[in-house]
Formats: sequence, C-alpha cells, structure tokens
Amino acid sequence: MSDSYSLLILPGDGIGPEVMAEVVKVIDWFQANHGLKFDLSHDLVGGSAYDAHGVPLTDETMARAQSVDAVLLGAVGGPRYDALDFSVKPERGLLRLRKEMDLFANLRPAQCFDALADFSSLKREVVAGLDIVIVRELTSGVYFGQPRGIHADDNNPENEGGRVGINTQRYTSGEIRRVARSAFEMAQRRRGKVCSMEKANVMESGILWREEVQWVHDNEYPDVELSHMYADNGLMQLVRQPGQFDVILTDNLFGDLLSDAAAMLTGSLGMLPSASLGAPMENGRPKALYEPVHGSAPDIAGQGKANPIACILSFAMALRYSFDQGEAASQLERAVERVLAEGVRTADLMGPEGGRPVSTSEMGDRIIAALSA
Ligand SMILES: NC(=O)C1=CN([C@@H]2O[C@H](COP(=O)(O)OP(=O)(O)OC[C@H]3O[C@@H](n4cnc5c(N)ncnc54)[C@H](O)[C@@H]3O)[C@@H](O)[C@H]2O)C=CC1
Ligand SMILES: CC(C)CC(=O)C(=O)O
Ligand SMILES: [Mg+2]
Repeated sequence: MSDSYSLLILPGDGIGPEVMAEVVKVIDWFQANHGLKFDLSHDLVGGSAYDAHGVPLTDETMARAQSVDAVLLGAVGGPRYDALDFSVKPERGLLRLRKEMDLFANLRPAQCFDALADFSSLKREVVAGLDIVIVRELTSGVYFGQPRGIHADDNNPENEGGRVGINTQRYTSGEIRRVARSAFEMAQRRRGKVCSMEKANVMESGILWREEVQWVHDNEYPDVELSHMYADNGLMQLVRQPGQFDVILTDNLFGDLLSDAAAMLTGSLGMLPSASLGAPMENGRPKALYEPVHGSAPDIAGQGKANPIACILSFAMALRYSFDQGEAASQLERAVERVLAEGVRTADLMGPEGGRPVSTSEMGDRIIAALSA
C-alpha cells in the first residue's frame, strides 16, 4: 500500500465548492492528526470547466481522474447553463467521468441518525434507526442507451410540433450481473437481504434484469435473501415502511429517483453521500468517485446555507472503500453523529420550532471540533 493517497478534488458548481471547502478542512485534519497523507490536486468539472475551457470536462482532467486513487466531486449544473447545447451541459462532464472510469456500482447509503428522526417528513417511528443502501447501476440504462436525441418527425403529419425525443433503455446481461454481484456482496456484509427493483411487468429490459439478478443469486450468492419488486411499488414501500429493506438493487434511472426519495427518510438531501465504484484495479482497490447525492442547489448557492454533511460523509466512504481506513471512516461518521446530537443544524435540518441554523463553514468547524474531542 502506498503511504500517500492521490485524491482529485472536483468542486464543480453552485454549492459544490462550498461543501467541498469543508471536506478539505476534514482532509487537512486527518493529515495533521491521523498520520494519513493525501496528495491532493484540484480541477474543474461542469459549468466551471465550461466557463474556463468551453467543455464540461477536459481530456486532461479525464486523464487525471483515471490516474488517481480516488476522485471527490461536489456537484455540477445550474440555470446559467440550461441553454447550452446538450453536448456541453455541465451534467455531461459528470456522466463522462462515470462512463469512462466504468463506475458501474453506485452505493447510496441512507441512514437516519437518531438526532434527525424528527426532521424527516415522515413519522419518527417510520424512520428511526433506518439503515439501508441503494445499489444503483451507473454506467448504462436509459441515461446512456442508443439511439438517443431530438429529431424531426418528418413522416408524421399528425405530430403537432413535428419533433420526436428518444432515449433508449438498454441493458446487457453482463452489465446486470456485475452490479448484482456488488449488491449481494454488500448484503453479505450487512443484514443479508437484497430487494431488486425494475418494471418487468412492462419492460423487456426489466425482464432481463430480473432473470439475471436471480441467476447471479442462485449460482453465486444463495445465502443472501433475494426478493423482486416493481419499482413503482418499491418507491411506495420505501416511504411506507423503509425498514423492510436492507440493500435495494436497481437500474440507473430508478436508482436516481429512489435515492432522492430515500434522502428524505434521513431528514435532508444534504445528508446523503455516495460512492461510485468500478472493477478492482491492479492494487486491488476499485476505481472510485465519491460525491454527495444532491445537486448544485442553485436556490441556496453562495449563501453559506448548504449542508456539507453529504459531501463529508462521501469522504468517509472514500476512507473506507479506497484507502482501507475503516476506523478513520467510522471516526468521521461518529463525529457527524455527535454534532447532530448536540443540536447543530444547517437550515435544511431546522424543525418547525426553528432556532438558529449554522452556516456551511460552521458545520464543518463543529465536525472538526468533534473529531478533535
Ligand atoms: N451529482 C450532481 O452533480 C447532480 C447535479 N444536479 C444538478 O443540480 C442542479 C439543481 O438540481 P435540483 O433538481 O434543484 O437538485 P438539487 O439536489 O441541487 O436541489 C434540490 C433541493 O434540495 C436542496 N439541497 C440540495 N442539496 C442541499 C444541501 N447540501 N444542503 C441543503 N439543501 C440542499 C436544494 O436547495 C433544493 O431545494 C441541476 O442543474 C441538476 O442537473 C442534480 C442532481 C445531481
Ligand atoms: C448526472 C446527474 C445530474 C444525475 C443525477 O441526478 C444523479 O446522478 O443523482
Ligand atoms: Mg439524482
């Protein structure tokens, strides 16, 4: 194992740089107090890369991302870039990173800290103690399938407006099997249950998904309890009785929707971290990108209101999955838990009784203080 880990920091747009600044403080703390050494480099992605270079991700940044131990990303996008050509929209930069690094397994844990059980929009008894992981396929499906585009619908005089928009849901059996293995392995380390979600009742890709997940289960992980659910029912069940789930395995689009909904079980979208992992490299560790589940939150950007916890907990996932520093990861998670238990809240976590919310940087400082305590 190398004694210094290389980490590429891509803050991105909107609240991305604000929450990332707090993560950098946390990284500095671990360097100063934990004997860990990080070789940090910073670069642009999304709208900020477009502003500087005319593209949302340069080839140079892509090459750097391929060469480091891990990438940490804030968020991309914003209304300033809405009118750009689709090919250079900020989100294309992030999708290129995911695709070219082949980060097929997106782990999105949703944990309800006890101190926040009253801040979810659901009742305390529904969310208290919640601890689930969504394993979302990240490099295929309808976000990447061909054909795609917006075309003239020339031979269809009955189409008022005359255009057609196309996206294609496409999955190969190999793509399904490899992400299924990630979910089963995650379940083996947890409570041993996987629920796979698709729409096999109306989509052929859903039928293939169900069959291949079942195949991987029966042939390789028969010890894990596997169930299948249609994704629409799955989302309903997630808000009805989330505690019935351990690991949820699903495709790219459904995973995107399910994980934003799962965020509200934890109190705020500002709480949910994620790890996007590829196959193991020669050193045995996976290619990896860590990022909060949330976006660039243009409605609060630049105001010091963003909750940095999702991004900080994403770094905890990096400590665990890329740097083999499970104890340091747990220490950081406990520091977050302690700060929340002390009643420290950013604005997104304020209950109806109000109180004074802390700023993004105050929250970062409190977490550092808890690490030091
Ligand atoms: N991974 C990424 O970089 C993602 C980027 N986006 C992009 O972000 C932009 C905004 O998208 P939205 O749909 O508004 O989603 P969003 O996740 O940026 O915001 C949704 C709501 O949650 C709040 N929120 C999000 N993160 C928060 C945090 N850390 N602390 C406090 N409140 C927070 C926002 O203020 C907003 O009210 C779009 O351009 C979208 O494409 C969206 C999702 C993921
Ligand atoms: C590329 C992102 C904007 C898509 C998304 O919302 C996500 O991955 O959570
Ligand atoms: Mg999303």
